[in-house]
Amino acid sequence: FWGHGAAIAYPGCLWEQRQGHPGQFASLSQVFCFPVFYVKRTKNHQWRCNEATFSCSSAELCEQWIQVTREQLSLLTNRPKRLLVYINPFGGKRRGKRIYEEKVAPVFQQAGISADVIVTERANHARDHLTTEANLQQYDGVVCVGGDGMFSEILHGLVARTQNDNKVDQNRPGAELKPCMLRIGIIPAGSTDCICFATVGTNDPVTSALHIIIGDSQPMDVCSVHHNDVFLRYSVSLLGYGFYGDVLADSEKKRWLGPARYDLSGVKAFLCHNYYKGTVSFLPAEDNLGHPRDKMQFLCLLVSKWFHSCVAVSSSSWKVICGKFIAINAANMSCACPRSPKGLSPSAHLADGTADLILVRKCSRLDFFRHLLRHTNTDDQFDHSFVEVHRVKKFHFEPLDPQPLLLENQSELPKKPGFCPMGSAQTTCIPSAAHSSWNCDGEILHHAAIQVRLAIHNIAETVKRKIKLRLHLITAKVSCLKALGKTDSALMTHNSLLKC
Ligand SMILES: Nc1ncnc2c1ncn2[C@@H]1O[C@H](COP(=O)(O)OP(=O)(O)OP(=O)(O)O)[C@@H](O)[C@H]1O
Ligand SMILES: CCCCCCCCCCCCC/C=C/[C@@H](O)[C@H](CO)NC(C)=O
Ligand SMILES: [Ca+2]
Repeated sequence: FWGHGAAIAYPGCLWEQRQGHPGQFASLSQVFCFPVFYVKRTKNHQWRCNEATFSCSSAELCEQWIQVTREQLSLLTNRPKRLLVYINPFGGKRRGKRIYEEKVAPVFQQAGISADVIVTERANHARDHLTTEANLQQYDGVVCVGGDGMFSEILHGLVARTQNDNKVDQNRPGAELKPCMLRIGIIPAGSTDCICFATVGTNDPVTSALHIIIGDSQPMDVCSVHHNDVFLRYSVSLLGYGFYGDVLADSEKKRWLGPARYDLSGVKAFLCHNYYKGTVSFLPAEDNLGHPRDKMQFLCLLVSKWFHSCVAVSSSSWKVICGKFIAINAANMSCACPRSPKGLSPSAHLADGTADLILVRKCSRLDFFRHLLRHTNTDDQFDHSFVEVHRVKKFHFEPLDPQPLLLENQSELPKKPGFCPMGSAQTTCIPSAAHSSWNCDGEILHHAAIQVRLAIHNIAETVKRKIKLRLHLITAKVSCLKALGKTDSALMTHNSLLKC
């Protein structure tokens, strides 16, 4: 089915016999019909499943069409058949299980996808299961029902498993990590759901389920975070020190409040107005990889980056900036979310091997408020004298004063009564001491001194996938036009597109 107008050309993306009709088709007063389910784009990047009924003049013709449609669908090998689903029942508003059962499972079933479901019983259950136990050979993908923290768990499980299977030591700072072969689908059921929003364009469980069903995919960069030579975590969205670190650290104590905890802790961190002294050093990305303030089209930039990454030799050198910072944010993707629809760095790309490093220096409360406010509207949040932004491949942060030794288990932090915050409102503040902590995709890192590098990235893969998807669609169109006996200009156009 080739859609027109609002309906889009995802051919027969969901195909099933009409329920209640055991035969191949239904007969409606001499007309033979069969339904095709397809994805329809609606407003705000949301997708819905629609049904089109096709009628034929004879049973044989109907049968032929069903056969052709099935054949075409079987050619789409990127569509998953078997999935491993992890549900965090405590993420966001604790609706993960219900969201999956009511909105996602029926659509998977309709599309003929079978799913093994695990409802997690503790934090890191999904990570541990993926790292050591799960028989991944039998699945075409993993589905995460939860928020950014849950996604991070699954990412850590899959990355660790991939490195273990390939005998790569992920703790070695320069290790060349192997990309994961299994895709992770995200059904948003958390508090921020920034990774879902920034990749899909909306936080809507049905839209996510449909993206999974049609086999959509989007490679993304993974940063590795080390403290000296010790591996701490991976990050795919935000690494934030200062403001976002303080917001997260405070909000963890208010988990019972659900998503509202971030608003409360956000206001608190804003009122505290803490700043932190330290040195940021970074390796800038080459000029041809674009700048965070560019307005260039993503695909053009991507192809140019890919081309240059094949022929160019890196000529950048490390830059060092010392100062007092209210926030240091590394955005590996736009970090868009409902609170900030264009995100912390609107033109940060998903799989370009770079992150956007945003440095917000000490400024007045009013100026910081203006900067924050611009995350919610169309004004440029980087257009302030106290904000600078760099596209980087690696960066290090070193706090000015050395941090007291941390215990092995980061949650057992030593109390720091001797330190006092540098901010102005000291008595009621989130205690910042001389150091903040890092917000790593919504998980706290207590080490202030970190070294970050883009560890898994694949620009070529992104370009290849986009071209492959186009080819699939054109090939399917040509087959259908041929099946219809068309030899007109439409077929010629598509044939020449294919040759091209
Ligand atoms: N069964 C469980 N019990 C307790 N914690 C769990 C369980 N399963 C997963 N977790 C942990 O819950 C944490 C938060 O989960 P999640 O990210 O789904 O929700 P959130 O924090 O509300 O959303 P967001 O990260 O989008 O702000 C994760 O770090 C995850 O490790
Ligand atoms: C005065 C108006 C203030 C509005 C401030 C809007 C800025 C919001 C920007 C939010 C960016 C969130 C980036 C995502 C971080 C996630 O990794 C994490 C875990 O889900 N969430 C948070 C809130 O730290
Ligand atoms: Ca990136």
